Amino acid sequence: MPIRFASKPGLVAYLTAGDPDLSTTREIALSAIDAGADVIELGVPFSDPLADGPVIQRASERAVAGGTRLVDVLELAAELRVARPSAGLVIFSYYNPVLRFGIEKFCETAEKAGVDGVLVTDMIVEEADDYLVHLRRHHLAPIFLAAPTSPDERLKKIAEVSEGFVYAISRTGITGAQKNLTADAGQLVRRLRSYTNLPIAVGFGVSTAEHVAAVGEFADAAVVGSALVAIIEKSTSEEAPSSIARFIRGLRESPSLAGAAALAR
Ligand SMILES: O=P(O)(O)OC[C@@H](O)[C@@H](O)c1c[nH]c2ccccc12
Repeated sequence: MPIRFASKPGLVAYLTAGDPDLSTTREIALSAIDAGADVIELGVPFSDPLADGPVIQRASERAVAGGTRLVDVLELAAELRVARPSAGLVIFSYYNPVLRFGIEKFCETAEKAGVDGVLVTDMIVEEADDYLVHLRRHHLAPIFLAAPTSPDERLKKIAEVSEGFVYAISRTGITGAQKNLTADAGQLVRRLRSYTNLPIAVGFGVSTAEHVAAVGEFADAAVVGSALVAIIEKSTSEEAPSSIARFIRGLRESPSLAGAAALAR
């Protein structure tokens, strides 16, 4: 099913699957969808998350320690698909767990689960030919990361092979909420627009209603990860789903209201 961003801008919620445990991730994902997340990025925990900042690294450690494996994440995706037929579901992984599982078996299982797309963070488009054959065979949207430092020919290649949406990272470096989004994101999206009509999602550092509104000025969706994972880290399993839902609804408030609400608190 094509990934749709019903809201403007759309919202992509990244969660590390299995943090703190798989059943809590399920409840959090359902709450996030019901609170307005158009797409859930289910992160496959990995022992060496080199592109992640400290918040998501800790989440990966907890999930790996809890025994979460790629097969469990795929089963969780299948459960979410049954529970929310129209939600966007993306498996987000480093290549190593996918390679160990077997790319063909991974794609077959993901398709059966009802996954819409796959984003392998360390899969570079110049080396993706074989990977793309498997994804296409199983109708999985290949999603790639574009960075402000990506040269034009790489943006062009990413645009040619991508489906679903293109993920524009707002800055180079690792994931993690930050105070203000850099102007690089706007410039990168403008460059990408000359190569693709796909929706473009912007991530890295998005953590407030102001950020989401700012991203909405030039991109089609905002990706929020660390800010959500930090809430999960601080919450009990019981309170996490409602805390995440409240935070996501807050991201949708118009910044002036959000500002006023923040002042009123
Ligand atoms: O955490 P942030 O700053 O909100 O950025 C989203 C990011 O976490 C998520 O999309 C992601 C998780 N792991 C990644 C690795 C590379 C790029 C992106 C990611």
